[in-house]
Amino acid sequence: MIVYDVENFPNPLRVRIALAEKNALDAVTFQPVDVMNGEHRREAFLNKNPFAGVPVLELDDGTYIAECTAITEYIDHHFAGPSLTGETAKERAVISMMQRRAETQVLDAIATYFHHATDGLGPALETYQNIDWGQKQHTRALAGLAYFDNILAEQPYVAGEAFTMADITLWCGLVFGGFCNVSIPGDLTHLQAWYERVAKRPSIAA
Ligand SMILES: N[C@@H](CCC(=O)N[C@@H](CS)C(=O)NCC(=O)O)C(=O)O
Repeated sequence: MIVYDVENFPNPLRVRIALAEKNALDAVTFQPVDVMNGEHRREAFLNKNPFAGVPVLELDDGTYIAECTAITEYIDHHFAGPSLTGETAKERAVISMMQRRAETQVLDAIATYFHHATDGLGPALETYQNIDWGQKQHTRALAGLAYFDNILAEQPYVAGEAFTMADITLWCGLVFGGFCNVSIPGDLTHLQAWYERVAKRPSIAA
């Protein structure tokens, strides 16, 4: 299996943490993509993912899987270890719901802020920017953080009692936020405590 990605970019980080949680980092080959020089927008990469985003997983039979949630589903079912996506019908539904909320309300909101209201990836790649839209997403991200602070006041992890894909998405959103000055507001103590606890997981600390 090959993972095409950029180390330390927020979406690729989601897949790397999922692999680490399954103790499967050594089971894949990482193939760097030169995103900063636009490699992901050229034909060879677009044949793997027409939507020009990393990461992409290539299976041994040549199938390409893009989108972190889909890649994480594959990893979770392919490798042994504690489930990241749930086992019962209820677990799967709750994890999927909370993952999507972490994605839309935090990670994607911060990404849109980054691409539209900051220099983003630089002028060669940021060919369209809308600062107002970016600032709106900054506001949305802060509301998302407040939402998750409330959730984490009641339960140890984003989707309940266990660490899951939803925690990975929220974590990577906060890492992205740290990179572009969207930090956890001081009054969101439950979110901060969760962040510090999750930071100690071997899959993340490494
Ligand atoms: N929804 C996609 C998002 C992928 C994505 O946006 N990846 C970023 C890196 S974190 C990227 O490739 N950006 C390239 C660009 O903005 O041109 C997923 O879940 O994988």
